[in-house]
Amino acid sequence: MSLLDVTGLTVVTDSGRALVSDLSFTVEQGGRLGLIGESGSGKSLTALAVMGLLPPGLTASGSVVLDAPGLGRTEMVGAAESRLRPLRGRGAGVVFQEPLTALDPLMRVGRQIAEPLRRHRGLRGAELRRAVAAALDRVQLPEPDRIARAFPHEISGGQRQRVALAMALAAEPTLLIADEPTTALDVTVQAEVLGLLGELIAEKDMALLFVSHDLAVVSGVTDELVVLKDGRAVESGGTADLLHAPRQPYTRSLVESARTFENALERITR
Ligand SMILES: Nc1ncnc2c1ncn2[C@@H]1O[C@H](COP(=O)(O)OP(=O)(O)OP(=O)(O)O)[C@@H](O)[C@H]1O
Repeated sequence: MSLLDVTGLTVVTDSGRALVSDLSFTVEQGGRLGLIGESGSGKSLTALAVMGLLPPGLTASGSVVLDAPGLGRTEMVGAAESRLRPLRGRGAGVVFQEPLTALDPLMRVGRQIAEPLRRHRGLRGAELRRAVAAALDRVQLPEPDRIARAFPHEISGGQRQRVALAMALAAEPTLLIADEPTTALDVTVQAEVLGLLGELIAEKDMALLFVSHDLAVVSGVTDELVVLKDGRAVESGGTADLLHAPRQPYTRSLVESARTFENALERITR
């Protein structure tokens, strides 16, 4: 049984327009899958549907089964909020492109990281304080004491994304869903955060669903890819195979533009 089994996932608007159509994929325990496609192809909606977090006005059908060890097997499509809530964080955690969406602007960073540690791992008092320090340390934040006392606007964008990652990881999710987690960061910081993400995933044997328009980014952290176009999967397979021998013209064009970008980068940095 797979950790995440998505079968025939379809997302439609109230007016009947399909934004994701008949999408199927699986993520195994500890597996790393990339959902790739250009802007508007339905990647974010797929990630939201997997968490049961679609905005009002959109409806999912098909099946999304999350089978997280210790939490039971859950059909996420159509499940009641009360069934989904305990799964969010521990079953599946999310990191979004803009860390400010995950962070409360009025709460110090340390308290925000303490929240999932308290809720999901039942930590209190000195043990909780130590776990907050350890969580900040794990995402390699300098001066963890200062960062813990800071408000989100008092730290840099890269630091905020590390904090958001620390929060998602604090609940020790079986599956981490990362939606363009490094897109808002400059290239060097992007590479650092990606490297860190890869290490932490491997260390905890977490599964990863990585959503991005950027093939160069996704290929470094995933073993398998699903290529989305206009809400449909047009190609899927092993990351290395797809990069070296893309079958569909659309995938070929994504590979081409990733190569052009890499070459341009090389010329700049050489
Ligand atoms: N709440 C909504 N109501 C109606 N249409 C929506 C809604 N949210 C998204 N869409 C549309 O659904 C399509 C897929 O959106 P989605 O955000 O999943 O794309 P994406 O591949 O993640 O793109 P990006 O990389 O730009 O975030 C887009 O055409 C978008 O305009």
